[in-house]
Amino acid sequence: MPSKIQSGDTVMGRWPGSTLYYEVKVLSYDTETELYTVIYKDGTELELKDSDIKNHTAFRQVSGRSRSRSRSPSRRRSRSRSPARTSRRSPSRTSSRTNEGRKDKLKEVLEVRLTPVVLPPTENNSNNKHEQKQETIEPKVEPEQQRSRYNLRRRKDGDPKPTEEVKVEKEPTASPCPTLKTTELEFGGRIGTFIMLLFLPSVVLHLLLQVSQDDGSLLTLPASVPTAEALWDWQVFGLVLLWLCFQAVLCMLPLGKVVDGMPLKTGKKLKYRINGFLALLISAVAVGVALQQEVDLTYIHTHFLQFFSSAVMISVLLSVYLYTRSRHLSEEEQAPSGNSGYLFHDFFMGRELNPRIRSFDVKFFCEMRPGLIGWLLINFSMLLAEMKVQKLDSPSPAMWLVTIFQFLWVADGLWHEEKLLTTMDIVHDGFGFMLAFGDLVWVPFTFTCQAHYLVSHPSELSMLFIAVIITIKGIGYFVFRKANSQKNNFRKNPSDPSHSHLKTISTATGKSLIVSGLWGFVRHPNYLGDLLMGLAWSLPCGFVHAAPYFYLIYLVLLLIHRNSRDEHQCRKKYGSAWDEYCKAVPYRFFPRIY
Ligand SMILES: NC(=O)C1=CN([C@@H]2O[C@H](COP(=O)(O)OP(=O)(O)OC[C@H]3O[C@@H](n4cnc5c(N)ncnc54)[C@H](OP(=O)(O)O)[C@@H]3O)[C@@H](O)[C@H]2O)C=CC1
Ligand SMILES: CC(C)=CCC[C@@H](C)[C@H]1CC=C2C3=C(CC[C@@]21C)[C@@]1(C)CC[C@H](O)C(C)(C)[C@@H]1CC3
Repeated sequence: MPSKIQSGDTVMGRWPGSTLYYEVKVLSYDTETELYTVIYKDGTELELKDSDIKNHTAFRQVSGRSRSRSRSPSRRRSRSRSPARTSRRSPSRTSSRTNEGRKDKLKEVLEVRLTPVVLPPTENNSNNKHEQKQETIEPKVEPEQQRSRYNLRRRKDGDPKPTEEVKVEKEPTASPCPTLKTTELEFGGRIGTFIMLLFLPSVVLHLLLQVSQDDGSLLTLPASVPTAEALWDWQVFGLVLLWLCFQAVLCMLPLGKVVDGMPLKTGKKLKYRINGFLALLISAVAVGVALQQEVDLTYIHTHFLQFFSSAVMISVLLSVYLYTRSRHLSEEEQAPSGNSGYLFHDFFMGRELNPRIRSFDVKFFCEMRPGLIGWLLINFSMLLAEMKVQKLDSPSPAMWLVTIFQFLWVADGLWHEEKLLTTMDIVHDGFGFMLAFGDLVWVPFTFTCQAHYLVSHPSELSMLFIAVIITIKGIGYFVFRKANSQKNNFRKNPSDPSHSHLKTISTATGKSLIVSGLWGFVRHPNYLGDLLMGLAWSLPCGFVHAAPYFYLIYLVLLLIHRNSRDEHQCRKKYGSAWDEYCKAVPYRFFPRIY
């Protein structure tokens, strides 16, 4: 153990997401992750960093009343709090939300004052019910050290404001924060990320070479290595840059609403303009105009390898730019996952959480625009190429199914663009090679594998098989959309009457976990829906070649890995409540299988 703290010692441990400290008992210390496993009085076990653990001497006990009077004049305006109402209650309990119950019960959330400069909150600034069940102790803070103050108001169950909404009274100023150190290395650590850096572009190239071969295996090596001319063309490089600029201009149009992102460590929220669907419509009009002008869009298909290498080049240049500009970041600007100090790991994961050029958010732009809309453009080019190569008057039914299904998926994603702001890609992951390459290369060049395949491999489909495929897609879409919308709406407004039938587990952070309906069926119903849709995209290509199933294989691996990362975060956030949820809903994606 780094300090004098020993297993069995009772010390003060910070509750994640707040600056409040509680008495905890140290159970063990992991030298590899440099984390203490501690247990709170209510039985919640969490892993804490050394910096989240303090001796009793650094604290003074405060009662809710004295704190209210002496330090928060604004509280006089807010609804008053009786100390008697600070009931000690278990952080997790299963509850059926009935309308009657909602009227009768007040969910109390205490006012909390956070002082992020002294003790920055690490996860989010959500109301923290943990405060209600243990003695609240505040660190000693000099007045001049307090740069910002948050008011978490007591909330009724019927209060329309979601629990995690935090009012920032004073905008925090940039502070010389200590630099963050990533201790838990993801994606296989230093070796894993290094291998992926080298491996990922080769995997995509291999797929692109195999997809037009007759040999249906993805494991055989291509007959010949492409020449430099087959791989590079400056005109194509210019066209890719033009596409990026066009999408960037659409992204910056002063049209569409501006919304707040999730609170950063300091409580500050970045602003995002939401106009992805509009960008899709304008891009569609631009493609229509190009067709009108007799631009041959099958050029994308015939120069596909050159488009691929241009996109790889741009993603590498972008990653280098992002890495070099992220040398001097404050803690709030750093990504929790990309600051280990290891060059390749951090280059891959991304050191900066939200790289911006003025108000232009590079990560948000790349995630949603050039790759996703580019994917549809490529599919359209493949559709035209299929007609040309196979001398068809209209696209084949298989091509129609693939392109329409994928168009609907992308359009749905852009329609719900705002939801991206709560995903781990935006909240947790830095913007480095993984996402730059993922967004600009992986998405447009591997997600198009089915349409690409159909250009050179006709696929006959019976009416019955078409009906089966459409049914799988329909069920997949229903599960995906319903699960995502239900969770997002519940997070936005947990007390909405449309959720009254849902059973939930309360957690110590003030948020609840849905434990019935789709979220009670499996722990990640949205992933199940996505997988069913992925299957429906591949089936139209038949069963003779593995290339059309590449997306499905990737998705299974990505979602299994993503799920384990997400569950790790949730266990840290919700402690014993998460274990309770896992007991109540034992399967992750598919009942009795996984
Ligand atoms: N096709 C592709 O390449 C990819 C597609 N996707 C899709 O994107 C969508 C979003 O996925 P992703 O961002 O990974 O994660 P999710 O949208 O599934 O979000 C996970 C979060 O949901 C909250 N949560 C988990 N369980 C519950 C519950 N029972 N009740 C309420 N809230 C719960 C937790 O956050 P909290 O409690 O903090 O709110 C958890 O961290 C999915 O549909 C996925 O399939 C994602 C990646 C790649
Ligand atoms: C192997 C490798 C390089 C992996 C990179 C993975 C990325 C391609 C994906 C990780 C999460 C993604 C998401 C979307 C696209 C693919 C990536 C970037 C997404 C933006 C697609 C549209 C959806 O509606 C979405 C917003 C839910 C989704 C979010 C995650």
